[in-house]
Amino acid sequence: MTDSTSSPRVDGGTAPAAAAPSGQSGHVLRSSPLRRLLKSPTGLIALVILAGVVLMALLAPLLTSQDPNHADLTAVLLPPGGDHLLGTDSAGRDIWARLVFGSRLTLAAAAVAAVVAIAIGLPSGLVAGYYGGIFDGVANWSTNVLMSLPAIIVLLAVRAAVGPSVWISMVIFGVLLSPGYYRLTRTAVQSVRNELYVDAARVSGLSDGRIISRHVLSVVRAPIIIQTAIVAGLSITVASSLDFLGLGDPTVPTWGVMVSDGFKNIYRQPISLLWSSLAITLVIGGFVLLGNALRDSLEDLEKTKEKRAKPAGGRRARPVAVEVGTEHHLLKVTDLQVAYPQPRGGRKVVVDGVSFHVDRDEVVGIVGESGSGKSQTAFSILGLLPDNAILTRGAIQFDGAYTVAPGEDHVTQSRLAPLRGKRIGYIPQEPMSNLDPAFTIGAQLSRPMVTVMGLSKKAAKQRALQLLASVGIPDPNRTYHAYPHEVSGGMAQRVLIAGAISCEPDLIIADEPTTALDVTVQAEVLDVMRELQQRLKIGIIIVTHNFGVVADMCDRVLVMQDGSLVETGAVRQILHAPQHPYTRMLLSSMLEGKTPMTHLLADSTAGSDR
Ligand SMILES: Nc1ncnc2c1ncn2[C@@H]1O[C@H](COP(=O)(O)OP(=O)(O)OP(=O)(O)O)[C@@H](O)[C@H]1O
Repeated sequence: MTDSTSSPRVDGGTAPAAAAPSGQSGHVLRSSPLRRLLKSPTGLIALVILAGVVLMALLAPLLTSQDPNHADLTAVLLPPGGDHLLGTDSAGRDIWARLVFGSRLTLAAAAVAAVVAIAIGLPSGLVAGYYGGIFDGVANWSTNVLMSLPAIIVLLAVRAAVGPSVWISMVIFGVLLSPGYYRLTRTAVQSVRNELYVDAARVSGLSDGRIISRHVLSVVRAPIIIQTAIVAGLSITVASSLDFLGLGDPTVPTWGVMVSDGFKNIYRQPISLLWSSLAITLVIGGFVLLGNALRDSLEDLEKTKEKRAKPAGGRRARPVAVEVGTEHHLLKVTDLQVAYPQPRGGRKVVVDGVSFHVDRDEVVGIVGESGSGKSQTAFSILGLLPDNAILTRGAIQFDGAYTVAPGEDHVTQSRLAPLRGKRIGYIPQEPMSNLDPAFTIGAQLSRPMVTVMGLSKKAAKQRALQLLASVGIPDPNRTYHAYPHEVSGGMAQRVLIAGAISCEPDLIIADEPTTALDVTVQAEVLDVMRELQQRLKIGIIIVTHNFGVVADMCDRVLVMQDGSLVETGAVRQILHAPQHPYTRMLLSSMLEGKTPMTHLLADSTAGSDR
């Protein structure tokens, strides 16, 4: 693929041996986030502060026998001591009782603002970032409007309109804070939306909802937590500020009202200002520290909760009848044309009039130079073209039903979704970029089997271990528990081959499956693919620029140049007697200055007996 930016890890030549030492670290104990949090000094301090305040709020009636609203004008502004642990305020009310009961309202106000902001900002950011389109445009416009409103003026206006209700103020404040969550989420989602491992998850049959909750949400989790800590602190500041300005509900004991009262009497009884100010400072500091410590502890966290889900893909689209007499082909691409709109108008055609078919138990190679349209053809079949791609002509049918019917200008995802992962597997070019670094290989292998095949977690694990063994991984158990960075490039590619066959597909599309690998490992991976193909009798499309791979693996070959097919035929025929000058040029450039022509032809001759 032309747009790959990652740098895959390359084996040192002996994949199993190279992977063995690193694989051992797959058993390193991964501590829970709470344990990590407790180990970090800031996390511990934050937890102690916030747990103390939460306990104070919960146990308020047990911590004081005084009524926080009971005024005693004979005992105003008393210093700490006697019946009043922290003294009294200007109305003779017990400061300790007001502090304790005030913690309830203060925490609840922060929670309301944060929940409202998250409830609006997170889902809208996810949808806008993942799908884009009209929703993205409308949501952007709305957030811009919200962000342009001065929060404090809006809150003052609301207070004037509906009276001194801390709850309404906090709901409105939550709405005003939601653009922060929206933008954060949208940006994070956009950054991963086109990652290869998200494509790979799509290909393995996972629904959009599952991909978002599994792969995308995990990316926004840490920023959301930090943002929530800031929002909670900010909400307490704003709620207290409104109270301090005298705009709060005077009948309700809050820390802001207490600060206001203490401030008015700062010269008569300065210490009465201390307690509520200290409480507000401690809680805001606690939230900020907690956010930072949680972010650190979550960075490496593996999600352990796995839920069984209904089969991916949702509703199947109604099948459209294919041309009579072509139903027997496993895959048939007819006159496919793919184009992209250009910034200055017009369209750039990247695949032009491509027609071919693949039958069961057949390996078809697509060869051509970089940019000749091989990957675009493969992605059209998989339904993974970028949103701006247009199918300007043609049709694609799989097993007797159209995935792209004549006249349609895009892939209907509801037709492809039930096929991907289950009936059409995909082996990508960049093994490392197609594995999500946040999850173990085992989790990534078994999830599609649970989702697509409906296996239990136990059965999926069993099958994943068998599959890992079947693709030549020497210690399946260790690899199952390893993270992608703990295995070599060759091992990762075998893992992806195991993933591609895990749900017993009829067709596998392998996009340059060995390009990122060391030469020795290339041969091993091809051996694995050939053995699997012969055993499972599946159809395979191999996208490659390497005639060696074609000679080694394929029955038929399609040669592409500038988006068009220039020559097709049996491998032996094309290698022995290429007709088109471009094919001859490709063959000779590959063999220039080398002597393996005879090996290649001999191999292809042998291979053609298949
Ligand atoms: N999103 C896109 N927008 C516009 N043009 C694109 C886009 N993606 C690919 N192309 C163009 O389509 C053409 C074919 O690309 P494709 O990736 O299919 O080539 P390829 O033969 O697979 O090459 P490689 O072996 O380098 O991956 C290229 O000219 C490429 O620039």
